[in-house]
Amino acid sequence: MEQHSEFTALGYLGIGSARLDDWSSYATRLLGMQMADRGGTMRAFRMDDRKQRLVVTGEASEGLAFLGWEVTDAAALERLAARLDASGVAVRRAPHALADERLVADLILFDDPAGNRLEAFHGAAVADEPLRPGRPISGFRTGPLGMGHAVLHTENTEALLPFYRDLLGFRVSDYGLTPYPLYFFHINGRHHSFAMVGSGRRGMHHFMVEYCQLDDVGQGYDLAQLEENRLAYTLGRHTNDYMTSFYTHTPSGFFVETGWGGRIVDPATWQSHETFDGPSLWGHERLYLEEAPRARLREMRLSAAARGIRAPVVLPDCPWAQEILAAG
Ligand SMILES: Cc1ccc(O)c(O)c1CC[C@@H]1C(=O)CC[C@]2(C)C(=O)CC[C@@H]12
Ligand SMILES: [Fe+2]
Repeated sequence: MEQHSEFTALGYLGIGSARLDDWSSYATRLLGMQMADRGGTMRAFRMDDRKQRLVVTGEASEGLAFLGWEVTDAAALERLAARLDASGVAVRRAPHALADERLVADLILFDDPAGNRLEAFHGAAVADEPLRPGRPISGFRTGPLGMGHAVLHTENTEALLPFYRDLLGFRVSDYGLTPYPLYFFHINGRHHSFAMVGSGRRGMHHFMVEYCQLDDVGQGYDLAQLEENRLAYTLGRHTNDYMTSFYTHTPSGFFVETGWGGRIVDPATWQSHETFDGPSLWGHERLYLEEAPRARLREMRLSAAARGIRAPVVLPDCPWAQEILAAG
């Protein structure tokens, strides 16, 4: 049966944190976002032409506050609300004041079965002023691909699958079992806008933002290493989406992944499948992890290297590369 989805992108993301100054410094000076002027205690950050993409609420409970999923228009929002309602999901219409706070035309509120707060919206407000990044970067790769991806910890990944896949219509890109159950979902050309990691924990594992140039990642990597304990996973490249990235600790305890070069999938023809080659082609070494799981992941990377598992990107002035690769 054809899967049905109203969603077009991950539009925005909200973090509950009272560490506003730490977040401001982290989001601007390391990630390269622009702090937007907002009244009250919350902080909002721009990544592109939109007035806000990342929101830090100022509330004391550290962690994910909400994920903002974008739909095309008011009619799509109505269809989604009706579909959720018919499936017994408690859907609330947001008051006008909340739509104003989110800087969108309209939104609805609901929770996933694990209690993560989801919002669906349309009509994001666009800024009058061009983006002024918090450090010199080429820009974030957003547009139709959305702001990036969000990865949640789950206690029972299988139990959440019917909600995200069958009800919301998120399409499974691939899934793996090493080192935990991992499920990746796409709703546009981005290989995954959402993923679940069956770690037995709850809340946010990381969110990812992607830059337009690799040097933005490399220069961020240098900046991260100037700070004590900022880096969480070393520079590496993921097996499934080919993202070259590293992970840093946020002020709220979860991670942010900053990357470049993620693959684009065609949702019309993509087939879900299991991945057996581990999370990374190379790198992404978890610093300070216990030796046993670290050794297991290292084995998987060395195996990928020995078998020549790689992203199929070859520079155009190396026509002989295909021949060398084909010869094995
Ligand atoms: C496997 C993977 C592919 C693409 C991504 O953007 C991505 O974030 C991941 C997952 C990263 C992954 C994780 O979330 C749980 C802990 C993992 C498995 C590690 O121990 C290394 C990579 C980590
Ligand atoms: Fe990621």
